[in-house]
Amino acid sequence: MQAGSEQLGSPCEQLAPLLHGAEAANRLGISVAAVLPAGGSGERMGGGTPKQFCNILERPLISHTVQAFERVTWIRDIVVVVTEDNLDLMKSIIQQYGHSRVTLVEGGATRHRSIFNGLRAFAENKPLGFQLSKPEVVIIHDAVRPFVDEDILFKVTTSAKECGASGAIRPLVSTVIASTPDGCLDHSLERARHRASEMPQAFAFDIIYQAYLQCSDYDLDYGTECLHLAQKYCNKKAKLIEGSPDLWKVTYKRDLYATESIIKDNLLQQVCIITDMKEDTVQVGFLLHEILKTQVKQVKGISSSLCKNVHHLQNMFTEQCFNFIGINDKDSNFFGTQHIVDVLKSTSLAVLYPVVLVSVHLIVSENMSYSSRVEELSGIRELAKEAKKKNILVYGLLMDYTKDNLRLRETVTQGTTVITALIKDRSPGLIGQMLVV
Ligand SMILES: Nc1ccn([C@@H]2O[C@H](COP(=O)(O)OP(=O)(O)OP(=O)(O)O)[C@@H](O)[C@H]2O)c(=O)n1
Ligand SMILES: O=P(O)(O)OC[C@@H](O)[C@@H](O)[C@@H](O)CO
Repeated sequence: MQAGSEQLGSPCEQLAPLLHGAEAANRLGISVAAVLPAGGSGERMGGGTPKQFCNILERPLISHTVQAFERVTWIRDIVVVVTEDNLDLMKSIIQQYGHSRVTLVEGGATRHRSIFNGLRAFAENKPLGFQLSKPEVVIIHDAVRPFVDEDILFKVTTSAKECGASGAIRPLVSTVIASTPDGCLDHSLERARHRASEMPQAFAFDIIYQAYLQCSDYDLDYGTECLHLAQKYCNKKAKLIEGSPDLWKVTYKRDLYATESIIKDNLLQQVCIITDMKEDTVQVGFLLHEILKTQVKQVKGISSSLCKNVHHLQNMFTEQCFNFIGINDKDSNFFGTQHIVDVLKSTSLAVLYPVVLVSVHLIVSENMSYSSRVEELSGIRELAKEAKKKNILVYGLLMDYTKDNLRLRETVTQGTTVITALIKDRSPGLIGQMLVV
């Protein structure tokens, strides 16, 4: 069933060096599609919501996985397999987060049956009433494995093109043992000789589709390994490719917390400092840049006069930046911060991840009390409340400015600690607060 009116949105060791986008597509020279089984109920996770629809940074887990596949331009179609009662939910997720190249298919009672339904979307006899054009290679990837990059997708795809089947593996952490019917140790497997089978996996489409067509009901209902089906029914021994530690599957509640923590760490990697050209703000900006660089991979600075649109901001980064620090002088009000928020609102930047803006305001505490300056800047609460509606998190930070370089460095160091914590945590609970260092 295709939801909605149209289709929403070698020897493998000598693999080609990592290629991206169009270059990879040309190098591959084949059509590639993906099937993401997402029709499970997440019993081991517990709770009422199936884990693929649990939020990570206020966005469903499945949207993070779909996004990972959308970044890969040479994957033409993404078939997402969900239960009938989650079709509307999935359509709304696709709509809200602007996912493209996605076709929805109804799931089955087991993972294998869901994957089989996903593959049927490409079958020439149109068993689902419609047909996407058949790919030469199809990638199968659990929708609850959000950390999948182009490198591993390219490797399993090129291997499947050459060998017919391929899958990601990881070293075992625990030793595998077999038990006797009365619950005692029967034997253990030599851990060094065994691996954990992960995802993504990739197959020549005709091989895996034929395997599913021949599959016994027992295998469809109790099997857990697509590579096994290719071997058992099509005599294809899959090529195994060591993947990164991030290929794990979200299964238990703890996995959701780990996923959110990893994504927050990844978002921390780029920060943009925006200052006007006044002496005090430029001085604080340089100090902040110097100190922040010890904790963040990429720190760039831009003059607020150049901050006419986010393209000026984003042009400095190879990837998108989701963290901004506006430095405002000792006489500032909120116009500068409001302007940055307006620029950020004018883009789709905050659709996928919360964007953080720390609004730093200088104070000369010899001349003015903190309480008066906080009172002066009380407008941050309303500004932050409005910005939150667009997934922009605005925090205030009052920083004591002094001509004494040593004292100023100490203050900016403390301020950097607060700013890093705010960016890393992205807590909606602190928006609109004026913190003080
Ligand atoms: N009938 C099913 C069962 C599972 N899956 C999908 O297969 C992937 C891996 O399965 P698993 O981690 O076992 O998910 P659940 O079956 O939901 O988890 P549980 O076994 O804890 O219920 C998940 O993306 C899940 O949604 C599916 O598409 N159809
Ligand atoms: O059994 P589950 O549905 O939890 O996991 C399904 C697959 O992810 C799992 O079997 C991997 O080892 C890859 O085949």
